[in-house]
Amino acid sequence: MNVAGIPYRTIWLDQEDAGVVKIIDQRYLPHRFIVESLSTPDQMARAITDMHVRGAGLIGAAAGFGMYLASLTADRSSLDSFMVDMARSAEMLIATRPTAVNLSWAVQRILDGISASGASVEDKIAICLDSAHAIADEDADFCRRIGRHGAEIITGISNSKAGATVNILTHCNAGWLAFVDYGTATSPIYTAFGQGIDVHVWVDETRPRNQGASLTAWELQQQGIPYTVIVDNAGGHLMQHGMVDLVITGSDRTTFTGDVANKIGTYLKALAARDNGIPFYVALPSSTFDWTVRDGVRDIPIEQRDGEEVRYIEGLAEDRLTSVLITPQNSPVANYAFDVTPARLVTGLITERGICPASEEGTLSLFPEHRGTVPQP
Ligand SMILES: CSC[C@H]1O[C@H](OP(=O)(O)O)[C@H](O)[C@@H]1O
Repeated sequence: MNVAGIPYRTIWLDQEDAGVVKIIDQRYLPHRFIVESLSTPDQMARAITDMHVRGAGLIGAAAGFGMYLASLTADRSSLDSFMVDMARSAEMLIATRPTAVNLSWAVQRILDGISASGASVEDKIAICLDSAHAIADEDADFCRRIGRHGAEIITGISNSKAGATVNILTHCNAGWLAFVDYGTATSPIYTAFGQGIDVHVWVDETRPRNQGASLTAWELQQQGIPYTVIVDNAGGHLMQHGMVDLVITGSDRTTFTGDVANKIGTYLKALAARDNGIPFYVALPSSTFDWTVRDGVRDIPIEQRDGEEVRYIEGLAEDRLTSVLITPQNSPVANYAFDVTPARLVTGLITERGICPASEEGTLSLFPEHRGTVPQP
């Protein structure tokens, strides 16, 4: 997407130095646009853990490039020692964030690639780089397709309202910053807006890290799309008063039965949407499906993050980035980063192959290659 008229992806290989991966450091947005250079797998792991990069698709792509950086620094004295180092880096990268499945999916894809082929260390390094690029390109392409499919839902609502504004509520940031390009929840909005549909977005601020208020709002502003930031608890009220036509969120892990793990608070929005008869869609690329988990509430691991994210709130004060304590000193806090919305509350899943019901039959009808391998009840 464009930033001040210049096209950017969220992650890319430095054109001058193939040992350097560049990222947009999202900790500083919306106040500063800072590009960070990373040259070791440890730096990439730190960038993922501390959320310089975040969002399911982007941490998958980041893990892919992290594996490439690992290949450059791994022991080259033999193929065996190279693979031992790669396995160690894989473990480190996978441990950075537990809920978004894209991360382990990307690491495993690269490990499988270098296990299956590459006669020399140089060949295996080349496979790592090609795979990292393929993961990133695929993510961008899938998100673009999600936009095309999801825009049909928005167009349908626009038609049913005789062209009046379609009000869409979203939670957290499942925009292009959370992926390599386009995003998932926002991609249909970008497409519909580009087609001339009158849209307006309600942006949940999304405590504790405020990815909605800082990142989604910044993205929409950059693209000139009308939006309003709301506090996390406002959505139900807006829905009761006919001010929300549609909810679209992203997902960090979706079971093949249609349960959706996404940023904490998503479940409450789905409940309010159901109570008010408002469609609740989840947009995700196929890399976000977990084909091994049947019961998301029971079996998806939920990341718990540092309590300081709850105790403090970050922002700009007198042009300086500042962190402010909002609880009593050392207050006990709990910081569950994700929750799971059961499939029964999800109207449909918007994927790169089209839209399907959030159910085992729905996902397997779009992705029939997984029939026969998913766990039985
Ligand atoms: C589905 S990717 C966007 C997604 O990323 C968020 O998590 P985080 O910022 O902690 O990486 C959240 O679940 C968003 O919906």
